[in-house]
Amino acid sequence: MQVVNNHKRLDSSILDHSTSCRKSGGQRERESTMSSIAAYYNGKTVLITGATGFMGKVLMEKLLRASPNVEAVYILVRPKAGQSMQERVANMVKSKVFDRVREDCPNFQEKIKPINAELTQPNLAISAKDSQELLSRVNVVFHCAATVRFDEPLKHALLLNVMGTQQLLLLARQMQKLEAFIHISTAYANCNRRNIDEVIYPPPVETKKLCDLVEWLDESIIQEITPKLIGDWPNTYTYTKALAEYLVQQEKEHFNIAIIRPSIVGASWHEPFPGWIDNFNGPSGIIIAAGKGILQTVKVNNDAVADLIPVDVVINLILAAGWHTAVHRPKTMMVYNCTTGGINPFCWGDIGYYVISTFKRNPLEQAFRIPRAQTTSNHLINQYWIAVSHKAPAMLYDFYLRLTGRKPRMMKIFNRLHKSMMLLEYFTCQSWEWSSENMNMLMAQLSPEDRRLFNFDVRQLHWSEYIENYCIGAKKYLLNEDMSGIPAAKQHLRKLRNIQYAFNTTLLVIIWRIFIARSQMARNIWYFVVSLCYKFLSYFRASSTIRH
Ligand SMILES: CCCCCCCC/C=C\CCCCCCCC(=O)SCCNC(=O)CCNC(=O)[C@H](O)C(C)(C)COP(=O)(O)OP(=O)(O)OC[C@H]1O[C@@H](n2cnc3c(N)ncnc32)[C@H](O)[C@@H]1OP(=O)(O)O
Ligand SMILES: NC(=O)C1=CN([C@@H]2O[C@H](COP(=O)(O)OP(=O)(O)OC[C@H]3O[C@@H](n4cnc5c(N)ncnc54)[C@H](OP(=O)(O)O)[C@@H]3O)[C@@H](O)[C@H]2O)C=CC1
Repeated sequence: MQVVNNHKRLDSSILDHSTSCRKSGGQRERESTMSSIAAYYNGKTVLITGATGFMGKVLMEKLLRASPNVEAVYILVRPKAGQSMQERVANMVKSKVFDRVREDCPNFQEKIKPINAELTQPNLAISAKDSQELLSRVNVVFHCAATVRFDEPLKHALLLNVMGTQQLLLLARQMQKLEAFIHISTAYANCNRRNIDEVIYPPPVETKKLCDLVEWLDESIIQEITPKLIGDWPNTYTYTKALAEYLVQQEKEHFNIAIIRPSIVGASWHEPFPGWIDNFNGPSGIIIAAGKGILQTVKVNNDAVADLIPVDVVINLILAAGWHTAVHRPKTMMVYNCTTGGINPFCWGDIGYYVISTFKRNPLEQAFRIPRAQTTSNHLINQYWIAVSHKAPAMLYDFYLRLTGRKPRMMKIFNRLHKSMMLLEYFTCQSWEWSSENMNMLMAQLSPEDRRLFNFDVRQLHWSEYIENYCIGAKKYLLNEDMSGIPAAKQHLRKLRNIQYAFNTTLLVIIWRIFIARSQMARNIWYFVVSLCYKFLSYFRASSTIRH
């Protein structure tokens, strides 16, 4: 991987690159000249935070594929899990998500300039030299980095989502060639309201005061007062994203800003591959747990809108908004609610149905039970099903593991699953209404070619097809299962079905035997049924003897 400061190599890599893209010459040139958005990014220097994350990778891939002559893509990366920044980026560019751009432009990675950074540190822990380079070159900033965990301690969520954003804004203020700053927020930043417009709402507290407070307060005290502080926000994630939006807005006089608010970002619709996904966040972990037959009941309001949005739709809107902000310089700061519910609604109950039907046709390998999902918003009914179809089988299976000398693990998996489901149910048991005028307005301003290359028109989305690709994508890209293993997986499901029939029959017989032993009424019913059967048999035997 190239190092950031190597200007000479950077310049020569641009030259090499433009001649090395395969979808080369004619076709790509034509596409980028006809597309104003693609043409805009050619020759620009872009900075992306959170580029190693789910959305960051898709953003980087699309940018490098649509605008192969982009001058450079700086990415802020921290060392992690024993890997240096360089090692992480080298591994990342080899991953499947970059297959298409790799095919089109084999040297695409030369455009990527990683910068060592830690967003929770003063000045983002960027060296003076790197900082200077960014200040003098960057034209567009895409700020994706955040902690998206719902159980993040408030102090850390504030440090990263709020103070990290503040530090980045400070840096952006000094960028000499900055044309647009695009901040990625979430549609749920204001989930304490039912109707959410494309405006910034006043923050619940003065951000600076809160940050000062948590700086000196003891961690355990912060933990204790967190529910009081976050008030009617469901978690520290949405709360800190709301605070960050307000901070970003404060900078609107200094440079051109837009805020994108995606709802629940799911697998891709088309790009880079239908169904591409690389993490267990949002519905993905739940969908896999259902496919594996682990999750059999889930608390959702069947009729509530499931505001899922494919990741490539979000990325196309982000790139279009970057272009629009830089070129058209709207007078007011634009906020784009990037949602589907108001345009092409789809409900949680339908998702459950399509997920199960897809996994019955394309089963996951080594399922625990046959995929089935009981969806209810009733707490008691859900608790009943949790006891019957989660905890009881888990205990039985753990007992079987113990008997065969293995370590029990099923109950542990279920406890984790229940914890996740509890944190997610706030979002699956209610509906919100987001206005999406700005998204529609932006779409109307695009040329036909831009609308095709950077499609974010969710009216064209067929949910059943999308959910099917999502499930298959989760199987292929998340679990690395081969489609050729489907016949064996189906065979496994048949085996599970037979085990289940045998188990249910045995259970019924045992329960009935206990009943007969203990209740006179059960005995009477049993004798009545047996004598009725005997009479029927005798009658049929007699009538068949007469006929012959
Ligand atoms: C029939 C089906 C019907 C469908 C029903 C659908 C249900 C709907 C579900 C959801 C919708 C609502 C969503 C609203 C979203 C709002 C929008 C946004 O703006 S935010 C962005 C979203 N952010 C999150 O989604 C963070 C949520 N996640 C968390 O906060 C944490 O993950 C949490 C607290 C839920 C669990 O934390 P832990 O500590 O127990 O587990 P951990 O750290 O996540 O995972 C540990 C390891 O296990 C893997 N893992 C997780 N789930 C797995 C699974 N199912 N199978 C295999 N591995 C899994 C992970 O990849 C991780 O691996 P490694 O350490 O990174 O190597
Ligand atoms: N996914 C979703 O459903 C939705 C996401 N969003 C928003 O989109 C954005 C991207 O989300 P998504 O891609 O899903 O999130 P991911 O968790 O996949 O990625 C987060 C990124 O932020 C980086 N990051 C985290 N902490 C730091 C740090 N201290 N210093 C530097 N970088 C850091 C991560 O780097 P590293 O690899 O080193 O951890 C990673 O690249 C976020 O702002 C999120 O709020 C909004 C709505 C829905």
